[in-house]
Amino acid sequence: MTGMILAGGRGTRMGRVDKGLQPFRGGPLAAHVLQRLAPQVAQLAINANRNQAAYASIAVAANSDAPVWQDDLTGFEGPLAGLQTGLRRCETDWLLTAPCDSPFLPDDLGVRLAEALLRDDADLAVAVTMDADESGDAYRRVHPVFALMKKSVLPKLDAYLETGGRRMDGWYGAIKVTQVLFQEAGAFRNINTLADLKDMEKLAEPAASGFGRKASLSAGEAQRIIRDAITPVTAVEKVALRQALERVLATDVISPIDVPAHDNSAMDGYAFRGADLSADAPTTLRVAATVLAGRPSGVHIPTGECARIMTGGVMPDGLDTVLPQELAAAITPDSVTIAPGTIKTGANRRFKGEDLAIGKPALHQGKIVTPADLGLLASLGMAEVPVRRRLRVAFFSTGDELRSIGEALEPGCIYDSNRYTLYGMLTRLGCDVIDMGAVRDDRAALEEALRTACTSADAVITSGGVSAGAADYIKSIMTELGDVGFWNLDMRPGRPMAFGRIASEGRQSWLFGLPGNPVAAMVAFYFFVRPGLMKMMGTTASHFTVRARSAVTLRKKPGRTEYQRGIIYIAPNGEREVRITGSQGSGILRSMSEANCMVVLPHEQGDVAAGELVEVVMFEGLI
Ligand SMILES: Nc1nc2c(c(=O)[nH]1)N[C@H]1C(S)=C(S)[C@@H](COP(=O)(O)OP(=O)(O)OC[C@H]3O[C@@H](n4cnc5c(N)ncnc54)[C@H](O)[C@@H]3O)O[C@H]1N2
Ligand code: MOO
Ligand SMILES: [Mg+2]
Repeated sequence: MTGMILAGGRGTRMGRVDKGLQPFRGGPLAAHVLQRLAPQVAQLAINANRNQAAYASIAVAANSDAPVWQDDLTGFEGPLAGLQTGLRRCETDWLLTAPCDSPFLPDDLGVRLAEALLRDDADLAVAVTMDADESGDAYRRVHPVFALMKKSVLPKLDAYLETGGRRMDGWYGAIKVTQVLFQEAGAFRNINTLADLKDMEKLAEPAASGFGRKASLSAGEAQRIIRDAITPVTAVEKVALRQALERVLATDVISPIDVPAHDNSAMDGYAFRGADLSADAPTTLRVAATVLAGRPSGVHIPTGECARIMTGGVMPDGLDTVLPQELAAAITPDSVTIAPGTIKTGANRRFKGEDLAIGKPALHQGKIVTPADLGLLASLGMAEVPVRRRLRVAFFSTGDELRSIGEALEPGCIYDSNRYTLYGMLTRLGCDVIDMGAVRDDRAALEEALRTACTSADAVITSGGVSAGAADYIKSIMTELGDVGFWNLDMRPGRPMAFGRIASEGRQSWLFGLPGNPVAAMVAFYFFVRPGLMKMMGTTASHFTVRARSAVTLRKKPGRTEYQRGIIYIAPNGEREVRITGSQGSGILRSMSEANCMVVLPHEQGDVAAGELVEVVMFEGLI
């Protein structure tokens, strides 16, 4: 069976907060439900209509590949809409549901509902508990959100929804339902108000295991979530050829002509028919004409004769071989003699279309235009090139301690450096940058900055405020503006990070919240933001990676990815070697400036012995 966590509600009774994301005993509520449900089912899914990135990260943090499904019916139509979506998407015959606010759901919910479903040959089995009404009389309380049903009930549910019905048990008349009585009424307690949540915290039941620490993600998982979430911008513009340098090609470029346009000579020398060469004696050919580059030849060379030809000169019809003049045995003003065995038939003849053939793709869309591509496009005679529009990226730093250049550095303050590293990295990536300055640790100022950034840019990058500090308001504001997940990555440096989508005044923007520490911000940019922005630009990120021997022993804990700043060089034995630059503290920007590469030590890796090969990502494309 597939288990589905119903987290698609509006949270009306909780002041519209997203219930499943409310913190409870060290983890979001939905994560507790996920932990309880996961061992009971073959597959898991989460039904959520907002904050999908946050739900996706809950799943990943629990090592689950549960997808997040949004209601097909729009407009928060209630849990039945979630059920419909679940039944449509689930790949198993049975679907088990539980709400996101029931952290104590029974461990045997699935098994017991399944037994009843089979025994009674029912379409749906629903949990009930004995409860007391206001006058103290016992009654069976039905919990329709805790149910197991066959996928085959979908048409009945569709029909009920068609009629406008939205009650969770309103469609039970149309199918065969069986009830399963559970004794543990407390297990079905759900949390409707923030007061309930507080009460529940106090309950004796121990917290579900695994949430003593903040949910964490591996670097690879975070990269995957970003890659899967982002879609490219679609707008295209035509720019003059030179302006296309470093831009992303928006369409395939189909060659309108053959390049070269004619068969031609690769050498200065003599063109002739290979068949005229004698295998065992010198061959002397009369020079019938001279062919210079850039002029149509139009000459006819009779058998047994040749043409004096220059590099790039059009091959006269019928000739197939060119002898470079320096290989001739003898040359007179009107003849050339070729010794036997000097040259093979077909040598030094360049074919029409051998570089680029008419009608064939010369360059593929998504390619970043290089100097070689500019030349190639020029050889096709293209004056204009279709490219994707540039990304607009807004960024600002956060922190009361930050001063901008030109301002006095009061005690306790530092100059803002992240905006400059970000400016540099974004500019190199070809983005239009909007530098919004340093923003104080002040709710209103931060909210204003985020809203402005969101309405003016495709992506917003902030630095600072994503960890646990007292003045780190940025998290709560980001959550208010959209669907943002806060990650504690298994990596170093750059552990805390935020990613998601924010909206203001009908405009949406991707948000990357980088850690404040200057090196952490750069590392997070290179390995998470850059690939995301490149996908948005319509291209794929690649790093120039090489392997090199570590000059020294490197200490490394398994279970996290480490990015160490390094200097790669050629050792006296001719091999590539890498050493680490000084202190690796995440505030030490100097060691980043001295580095020419990053040594990437993967998640599982332990200590590295001197002389062992490590993976190195170059800062520059060419060493
Ligand atoms: N109790 C914990 N404390 C911290 C944790 C943790 O897990 N538990 N994580 C640490 C790590 S790792 C990092 S990285 C930082 C990230 O903190 P924030 O993103 O909240 O950033 P801030 O607190 O605002 O700043 C951290 C640090 O960086 C300096 N900074 C900030 N912005 C700039 C800038 N634009 N230019 C130069 N320097 C900047 C700031 O002054 C702080 O020194 O949290 C750790 N703490
Ligand atoms: O993100 Mo932090 O860099 O690990 O100091
Ligand atoms: Mg902080």
